[in-house]
Amino acid sequence: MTKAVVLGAAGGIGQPLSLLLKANPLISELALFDIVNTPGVAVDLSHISTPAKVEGYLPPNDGLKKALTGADIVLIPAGIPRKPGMFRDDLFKINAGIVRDLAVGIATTAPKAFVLVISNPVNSTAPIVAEVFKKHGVFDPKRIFGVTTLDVVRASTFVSEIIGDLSLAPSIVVPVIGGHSGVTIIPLFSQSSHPLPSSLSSEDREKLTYRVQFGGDEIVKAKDGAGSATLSMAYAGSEFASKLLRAVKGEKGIVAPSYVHLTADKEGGEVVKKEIGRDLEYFSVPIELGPEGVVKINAIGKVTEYEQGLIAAALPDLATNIEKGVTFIDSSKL
Ligand SMILES: NC(=O)c1ccc[n+]([C@@H]2O[C@H](COP(=O)([O-])OP(=O)(O)OC[C@H]3O[C@@H](n4cnc5c(N)ncnc54)[C@H](O)[C@@H]3O)[C@@H](O)[C@H]2O)c1
Ligand SMILES: O=C(O)C[C@H](O)C(=O)O
Repeated sequence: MTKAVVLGAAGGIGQPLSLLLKANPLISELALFDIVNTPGVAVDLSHISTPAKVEGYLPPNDGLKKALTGADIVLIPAGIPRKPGMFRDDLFKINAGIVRDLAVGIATTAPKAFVLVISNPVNSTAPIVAEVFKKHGVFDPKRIFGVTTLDVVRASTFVSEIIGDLSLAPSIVVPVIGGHSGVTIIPLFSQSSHPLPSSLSSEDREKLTYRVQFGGDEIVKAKDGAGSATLSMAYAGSEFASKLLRAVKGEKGIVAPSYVHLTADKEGGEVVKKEIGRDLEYFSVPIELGPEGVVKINAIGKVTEYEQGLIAAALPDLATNIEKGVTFIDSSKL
């Protein structure tokens, strides 16, 4: 029996993500929470002939608590998306408080649940969840994940587009490390499972790197004020949740990048800190998943001089973003 909960379930990501989770045979119960529209979304999904029982909740009558009771995995896509001209950090003002309040609900009702943080800016919102959990004495770094899977999905897709064969996209693995915004997104094309990136000119490799780092902007621009990635994010969120649930069920060797607290695997985390040359608390790295969440943080390994430069360029922003999330909770009355 596995209960999944989506917080922000009526939104642009929330709805298709809930659809994909409803289609996941590993999920037996699906609770949808939002400040609007969840009763309708839940009834709609409940007609789909898959095992998960679906319920929708709104804030009145302890809706958040009811949604979270018995949760095994909680996905958070609640909060506002970007409009053209905005940076993800511009969302902090509104989304930090939303994520904090939802995290309090999880910490008090389902402290053992795996938490997948999608709301931006992820570089700060994942630390916000962790700090709330620390304040409630229930912090387990193995169970809190900033979702960076969309960057990984983009890297595979864009390589397959250059090859000219989209059917290869699902099997192309490119580790993407760092964080989830602009220059903090670091695709390691030198470690691509497909040799194409290594045969590119340095100019073309830089273009490809830039496209992954700023892929979110392509969608924000194309949607022209109507939001940011929703459908591709729902796919990415569902992919990561599915990997985690398979690992929880005992499947071995499942590895995926995610933005985690580096004490989730102390030894592995120390190796990563040495590799990046800075004592950051959070970093996205390929992690091995298991029944308790993070089993192992993998080393970054060999990178090119260009990629080493990308890592160096990401560190100041990442440090600032992490500090901003931590300070926000330090100064919040909880
Ligand atoms: N991690 C990633 O890769 C990634 C990718 C795409 C988008 N995002 C982020 O995900 C977030 C959601 O994007 P979207 O396009 O779905 O936005 P959206 O506006 O379409 O949906 C957000 C939903 O959150 C709900 N909400 C607001 N406050 C809430 C609260 N206190 N409790 C519960 N629900 C609440 C809203 O009612 C709405 O239904 C944004 O912050 C966006 O930047 C992250
Ligand atoms: O770009 C955004 O604001 C949404 C998301 O983080 C993305 O990478 O598409």
